Amino acid sequence: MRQGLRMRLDDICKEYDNQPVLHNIDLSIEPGEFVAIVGRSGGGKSTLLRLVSGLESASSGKIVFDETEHSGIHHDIRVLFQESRILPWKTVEDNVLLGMEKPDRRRAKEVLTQVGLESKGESWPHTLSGGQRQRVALARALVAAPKMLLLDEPLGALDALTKLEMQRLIEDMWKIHQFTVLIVTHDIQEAVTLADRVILIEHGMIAMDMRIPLDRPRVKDTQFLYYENTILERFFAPTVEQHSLDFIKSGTLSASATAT
Ligand SMILES: Nc1ncnc2c1ncn2[C@@H]1O[C@H](COP(=O)(O)OP(=O)(O)OP(=O)(O)O)[C@@H](O)[C@H]1O
Repeated sequence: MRQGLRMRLDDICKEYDNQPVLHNIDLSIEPGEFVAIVGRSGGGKSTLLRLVSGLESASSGKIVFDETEHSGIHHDIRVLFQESRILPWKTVEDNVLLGMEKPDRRRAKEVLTQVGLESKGESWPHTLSGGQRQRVALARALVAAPKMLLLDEPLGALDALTKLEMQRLIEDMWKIHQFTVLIVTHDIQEAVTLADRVILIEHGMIAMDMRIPLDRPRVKDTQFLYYENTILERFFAPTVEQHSLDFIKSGTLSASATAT
């Protein structure tokens, strides 16, 4: 059994056109840990994921995998995006084979079976549902036996039921393959359902790093709600402070504060 990748970010900064987007990020992730990144739109979540994936480079700081500093694409890391990015002119199985350095049809079939698409190998992508296309993308990522999986809002475009099925599948695959997972999601419930640890990114900084020590599979009991609410409270805290400041300054509540 391959072990997940250990990752450390040391003082990572990222700027676009001299505008800082990530500020001095320090983060350590253990092999096989399942970590969710949440936060407001524009906070820098996807940028962080792109830096870890090697698709972009940091302005300064170090990325270390298994004690070795690294830059660029890492061959043990695979990324899944919101859109499946599968090629419409290739069959499902041929799309999966794209994930391998040395094509191995037996292995592709094995992974398609794991994601519940054993009967779809010869199908064309346009005949699949959105959820099935994401399963193909997951199979293409898994076929290379990655040691780390990066997920950027992979379930954001799916309906509620398909989303639950995919969450379960991702959790099952993580249990079987034991890779490290970093998932960006807007959905706090999804983060608490899946992750060992939830990291909140606000204005390019880590505003919260919380462990979720709940048994799996997770059920929405009072403990679950406690973690979900704690994250939500922290999520909205800056807005509340801003409203208080507005109130102190003007003596009246702003329209946005009274609306919430
Ligand atoms: N290639 C780029 N060039 C210039 N600015 C960028 C680029 N990519 C991202 N940004 C800016 O960096 C900031 C963070 O973007 P990022 O996509 O990482 O945020 P996010 O938290 O993932 O947002 P969302 O939840 O909406 O996807 C934003 O202000 C965005 O406009």
